Amino acid sequence: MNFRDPAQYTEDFISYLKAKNPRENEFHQAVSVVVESLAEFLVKNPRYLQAKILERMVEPERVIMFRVPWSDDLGNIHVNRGYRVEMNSAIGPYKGGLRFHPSVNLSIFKFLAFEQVLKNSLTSLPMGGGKGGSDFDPKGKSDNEVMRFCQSFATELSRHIGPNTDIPAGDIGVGGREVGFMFGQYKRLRNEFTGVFTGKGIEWGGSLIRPEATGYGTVYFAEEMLKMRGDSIKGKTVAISGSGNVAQYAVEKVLDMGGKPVTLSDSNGTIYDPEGIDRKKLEYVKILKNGYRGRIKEYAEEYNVTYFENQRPWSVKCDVALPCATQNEISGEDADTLLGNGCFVVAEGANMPSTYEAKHKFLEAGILYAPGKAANAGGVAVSGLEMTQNSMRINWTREEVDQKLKTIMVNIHNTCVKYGQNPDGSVNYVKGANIAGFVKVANSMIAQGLV
Ligand SMILES: NC(=O)C1=CN([C@@H]2O[C@H](COP(=O)(O)OP(=O)(O)OC[C@H]3O[C@@H](n4cnc5c(N)ncnc54)[C@H](O)[C@@H]3O)[C@@H](O)[C@H]2O)C=CC1
Ligand SMILES: O=C(O)CCC(=O)C(=O)O
Repeated sequence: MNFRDPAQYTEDFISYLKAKNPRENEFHQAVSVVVESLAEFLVKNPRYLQAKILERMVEPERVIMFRVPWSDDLGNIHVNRGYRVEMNSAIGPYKGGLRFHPSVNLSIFKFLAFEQVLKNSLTSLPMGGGKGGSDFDPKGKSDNEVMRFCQSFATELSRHIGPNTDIPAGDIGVGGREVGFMFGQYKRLRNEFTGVFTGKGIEWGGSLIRPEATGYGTVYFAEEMLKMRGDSIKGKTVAISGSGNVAQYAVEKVLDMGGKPVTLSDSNGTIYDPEGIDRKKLEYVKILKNGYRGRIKEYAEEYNVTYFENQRPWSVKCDVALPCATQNEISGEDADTLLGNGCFVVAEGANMPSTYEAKHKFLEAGILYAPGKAANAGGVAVSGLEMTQNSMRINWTREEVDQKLKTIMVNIHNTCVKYGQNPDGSVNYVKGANIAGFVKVANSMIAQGLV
């Protein structure tokens, strides 16, 4: 590998990564963006290169894959695959969500776990990074089926996790219901009541504001970026994708701040409500999605607005875009459309929602563009606060947690500015987040010897 020329080093490292991890496209994408941001910094700080920190960071400390057998309500037997990628524990126990979705594979969990390491470092809380889940699809399953699956999944997972080892939480397809079933099974097997999962129910060890934290935090981050330009969310038209946990609370916070959210989506299509999704309509979405688990199309029928079948929200005119659904949901073409329509703020509520091409288009256009590891770090940050409350056996109030969340998001923003500010005063938040997240983990790894 060429340790003198950043461009050549980047190319060499990506070739090395691809040769070692063939066909893991999402993982290659996530690492490539990080290496591109870091290369110049690494060449100027060769101790990280000599210690092979990046080579170590892209190799998970441990990957656990396991069988998850369960039976449906008719007694038919199903077999799913479970995963937990324990990526890096240099600055704390592994921490990160579980995703239940039929599309998952090892590449997706490795990209998510790699991003989680840097994200958790940015929060300034003592959390390492991990991610996991299963190809189980909760859609269309009864509560009892979901419970049996979660119990089977947690039975194996419980051997590998613990409040000081690895603390899972929710992600796509895993919310309060699933965390409850898994926590219950863990407690039964281990005979201990500990803060092993976060996103727990409020009556049994959960933190106030955890459900809201990712969506709220994303909007707080967007507001901080706008503040740098003497502007705010107030009066802005906001396109939001997804309609799950992150999207719902992003809508709520945009409303609190005087913006107008106009879209929501799911894997079948997008609703466009030019009048704005107000609080009453948001309540409808929460019942639709969290209660009887329907499709977003029903919103269009309820409120007589446009529904774009099999389309994403990015063709709608907006000032601010908050992608809050899933990875690679903004293509290069979508980025062109957004930019062409005057969108000048993109804050990623989801993990890696912009493709490699889209990301570069946003960076080249010089808009306010916040990568997921910075903008959506509020969720895991409040998970960290839930762990603290569990350890201390106390509960903070809603206001206390929200204030801490806001402070963490402002600090992450300022850290990105510190490491990502260009000579002309503009900020490359991708570079800032990647360097800042990396430095703390890398220094800790060096201090801990060859681990
Ligand atoms: N829940 C959390 O605290 C955090 C979540 N995230 C990320 O935010 C994103 C959304 O997660 P949640 O809201 O928690 O999940 P969720 O399960 O509550 O909602 C996911 C939403 O994305 C949509 N979606 C899923 N796959 C899709 C696809 N292939 N095409 C279009 N839409 C799709 C679903 O219809 C749903 O509306 C994910 O990228 C997740 O990794 C990031 C940080 C924390
Ligand atoms: O709260 C957590 O531990 C997980 C959050 C998460 O999965 C994420 O930040 O992507």
